[in-house]
Amino acid sequence: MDKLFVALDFKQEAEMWSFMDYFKSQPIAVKVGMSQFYLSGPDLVKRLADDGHRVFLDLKSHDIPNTVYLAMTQLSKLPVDIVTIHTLGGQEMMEAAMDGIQTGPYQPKVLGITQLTSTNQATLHSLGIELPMEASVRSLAQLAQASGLDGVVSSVHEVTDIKKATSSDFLCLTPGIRMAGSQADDQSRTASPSQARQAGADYIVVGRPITQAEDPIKAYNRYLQDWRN
Ligand SMILES: O=C(O)c1cc(=O)[nH]c(=O)n1[C@@H]1O[C@H](COP(=O)(O)O)[C@@H](O)[C@H]1O
Repeated sequence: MDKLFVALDFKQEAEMWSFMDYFKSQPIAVKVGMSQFYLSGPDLVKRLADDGHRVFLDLKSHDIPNTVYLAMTQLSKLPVDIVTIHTLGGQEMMEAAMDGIQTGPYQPKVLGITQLTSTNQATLHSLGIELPMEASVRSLAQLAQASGLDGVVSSVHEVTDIKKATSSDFLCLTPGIRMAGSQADDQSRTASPSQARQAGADYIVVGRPITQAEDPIKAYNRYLQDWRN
């Protein structure tokens, strides 16, 4: 599977397809998030897959166990490789998600969001979480593994610790990826593709540095090259 997912966060569906035109003859791996899915629904996912792209459907489900179970039974009917849920929903919710995803023909990998890459220590404090960031992410990753998930989403900075606390085959997907000198936007815990690779990340997600670039193909190749170095 491709290691770099391009996050398709656009305001309009037409904008997204204009961007995808750059990759017509070169299928890539893309991440469809809430905004795109709420805008265009399952048909968009099917069309991307029909065009040969690998799809990571990032809806970050977080609700009572039964509702998440039912949501996953629907997602398991879509041609996607990865879906996400929030680990903060707890073990029972995560186990329900795993039961639900196994009901359909596709059975994508399920990854748990730990602490978002936009979150910093002050955010945790404001939520009444007094643990250091690394400890909070580590315990959520261990809970995700105990619940049967395939891996977690975290910043690059926690990957080494997660792999040690879980196992080397427990997947780590890392957003918040920026090359040195790029603007961070709303991300707090950023790192470059090569830092992600060195830390042991299995996949990276890159959005605006590629989708908003003047030359998206050049930007995509630059991020991919840095990951491979
Ligand atoms: O689940 C995600 O993909 C995700 C988790 C997280 O902790 N932080 C995070 O930025 N993301 C997603 O990764 C993408 C990052 O986009 P850029 O900041 O534009 O590279 C967005 O689509 C976010 O929704």
